[in-house]
Amino acid sequence: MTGATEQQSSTEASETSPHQGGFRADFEVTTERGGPSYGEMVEQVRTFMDKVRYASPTPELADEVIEDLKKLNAKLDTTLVDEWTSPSGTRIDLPSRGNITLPPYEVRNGGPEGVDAEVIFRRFHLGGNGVAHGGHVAVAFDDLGGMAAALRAGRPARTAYLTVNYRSLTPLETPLVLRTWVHEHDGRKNFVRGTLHDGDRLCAEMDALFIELRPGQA
Ligand SMILES: CCCCCCCCCCCCCC(=O)SCCNC(=O)CCNC(=O)[C@H](O)C(C)(C)COP(=O)(O)OP(=O)(O)OC[C@H]1O[C@@H](n2cnc3c(N)ncnc32)[C@H](O)[C@@H]1OP(=O)(O)O
Repeated sequence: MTGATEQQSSTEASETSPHQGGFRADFEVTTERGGPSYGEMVEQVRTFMDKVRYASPTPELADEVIEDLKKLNAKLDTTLVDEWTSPSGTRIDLPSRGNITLPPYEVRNGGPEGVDAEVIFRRFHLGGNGVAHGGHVAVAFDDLGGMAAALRAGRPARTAYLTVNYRSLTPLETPLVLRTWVHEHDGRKNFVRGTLHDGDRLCAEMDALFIELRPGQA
């Protein structure tokens, strides 16, 4: 817990942070924050999480890995910034904009008509019996549904509700097609639908409401 508290206190927004309310006022897209190796760093962490999910280390190896991780965490402690200036979530040249908490996806097409992305659920997204955890499927829909709403509205939107219907099993380590689009909008309300396919097979569907934020809205 000590580590978590220290980390929070060193990532508070600075007075000059360029944001209003709950989201960035103007969504900042970058390709340079974090440098040319940032994507590979995130990818190596994902690979590590894949291995942690399936590893059964000896006590000695677990202790060794803990010591290595403490050293890595100490290295990153020297570089922590607030959420508005972190590369994570802004790097449009990287899968999921460099956001390690999202299932990695690549947008093939995105605009006011909707978003078409390829997503891969990794080994660490395992729910059970070799397939993806439903919560991770919902996370992918949330981010790409929010993107469809934002691209249509031209400003950020926040999820008011999100329903996922799980139609068939969602495989791991398989390129899947996730599509989202605003099928209806009314004032600040964007009713967004989405589908997730493995080839021709429908894995899941989404029905969600994203509300455009007013300037300065928390
Ligand atoms: C290339 C780069 C592009 C960049 C893309 C970036 C992508 C990033 C994507 C990231 C995505 C990640 C996204 C995330 O994960 S966002 C995180 C998860 N969501 C939240 O935490 C939201 C918490 N809730 C709120 O903040 C407020 O309640 C919101 C903002 C949603 C609405 O509070 P607000 O005060 O603003 O609005 P209002 O209450 O006057 O309501 C307005 C209208 O809406 C209707 N209503 C409200 N709620 C519901 C409901 N549940 N069902 C049905 N209807 C509902 C309401 O009746 C009214 O209708 P009407 O009377 O006008 O007809």
